Amino acid sequence: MFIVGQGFDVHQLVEGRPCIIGGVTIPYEKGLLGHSDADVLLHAVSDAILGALGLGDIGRHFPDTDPAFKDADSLKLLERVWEMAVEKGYRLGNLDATIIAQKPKMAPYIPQMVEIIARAAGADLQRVNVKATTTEQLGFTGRGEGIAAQCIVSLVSDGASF
Ligand SMILES: Nc1ccn([C@@H]2O[C@H](COP(=O)(O)O)[C@@H](O)[C@H]2O)c(=O)n1
Ligand SMILES: C[C@@]1(CO)OP(=O)(O)OP(=O)(O)OC[C@H]1O
Repeated sequence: MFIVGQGFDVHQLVEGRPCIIGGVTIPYEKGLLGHSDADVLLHAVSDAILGALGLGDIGRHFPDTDPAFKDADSLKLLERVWEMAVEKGYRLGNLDATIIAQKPKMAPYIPQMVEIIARAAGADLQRVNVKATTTEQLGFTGRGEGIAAQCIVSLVSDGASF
């Protein structure tokens, strides 16, 4: 059987923060603001996996009121989320994510993001797809005020139960 989940996240772009997306630190004049490292892509991926599992979202498991997650490495959070999927007997079917950002240009960093996400999910590279789009200068992403990401995931189990 297989189950699906989707995730969506937004973080504000501000000066004085590193721009970490998909586990890659991208050279840029601004970075993403959050309680954690604000890795908007890994948050959307984590939320998609938790959604498929019926386990809520990352805010429930890693509250932004908990000092333990201050400046947390979102890759570590994704690894913990993936452990939950494995504990329930799931492996990755496939994962497709979109980064919505006017700038910076994501294309040069996407292969590295795919590698990082696939490794965290113990999956072959071809099961993971990451892409990027601008919003043609429209809205908060188009004005460069923030970056959004969304993800859909399928998880496969050889067992019959949810
Ligand atoms: N931050 C971004 C946004 C887009 N790309 C790549 O550019 C292509 C064109 O984007 P459009 O929004 O005009 O469709 C797109 O296919 C992406 O590959 C990017 O690298 N970084
Ligand atoms: C990851 C957490 C926890 O540090 O913090 P943020 O970086 O603020 O991210 P967000 O996407 O708002 O939600 C989840 C939070 O609990």
